[in-house]
Amino acid sequence: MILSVKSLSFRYPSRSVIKDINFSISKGDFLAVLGINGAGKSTLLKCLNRILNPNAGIVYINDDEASKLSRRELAKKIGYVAQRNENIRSTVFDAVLLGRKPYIKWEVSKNDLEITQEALKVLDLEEYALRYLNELSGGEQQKVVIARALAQKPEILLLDEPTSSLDLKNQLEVARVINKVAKEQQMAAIVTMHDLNLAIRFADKFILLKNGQIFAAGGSEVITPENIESVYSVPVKIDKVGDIPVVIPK
Ligand SMILES: Nc1ncnc2c1ncn2[C@@H]1O[C@H](COP(=O)(O)OP(=O)(O)OP(=O)(O)O)[C@@H](O)[C@H]1O
Repeated sequence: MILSVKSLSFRYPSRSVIKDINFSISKGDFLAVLGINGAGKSTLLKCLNRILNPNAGIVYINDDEASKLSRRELAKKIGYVAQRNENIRSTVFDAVLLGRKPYIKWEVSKNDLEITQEALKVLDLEEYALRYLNELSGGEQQKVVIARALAQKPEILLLDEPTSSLDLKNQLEVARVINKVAKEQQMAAIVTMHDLNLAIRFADKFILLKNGQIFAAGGSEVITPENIESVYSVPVKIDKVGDIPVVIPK
């Protein structure tokens, strides 16, 4: 197991948001975290990455307690893309190169430049390399921050709604890229998503979060009409189009 979460809880001063969460994932897994607005998905990711300090519980990365790693060590292990990202004044290339920061001691190495180039290629951003971030569309910027997280070469990739501002083609492309890098680079991806159909098509593990607790977790067997209705309060039917499962609200 690359990541294990034991009895994790978190509360904001006014309310308890994450309640006794337990799960583990392995290298190569693409875990989709699903649930309604406010279920606690973003808060969970932030607790894994220590942006927020859990009130209880332990996050293990391999056999190390995440809370005991230095920020730099943690950044080599976990890449994180927030739901909303600040827009820095830099070129796309420099923004992606920033992902190498935990590794750079004195100066940028040839390896750092090659990894940056490779991350741009994976997200089909090569022709954008010298453009300024603030001159890109929201969706293009979203791909840049994902490329930056890939350049970080983490063992675990946390993505908070990475497809939410993307058009149909880019949603598919990004979901496919996450699936591909998880498998090829043996990275574990934990991704919050609202699009159930995209999730069931590309993810292989699922957590259904309800009121900050795990309602169901596992492989595609947990994506049932009963579970979806319990979590989203919407009756659905699950059909197949060719080999592809599709969730259809009734
Ligand atoms: N800084 C904060 N202080 C107090 N409460 C907060 C804070 N941030 C989030 N919350 C509350 O915690 C709960 C969980 O929020 P979170 O952002 O984790 O949900 P989410 O499942 O990611 O939602 P969405 O799908 O809308 O992004 C919500 O009720 C939210 O109002």
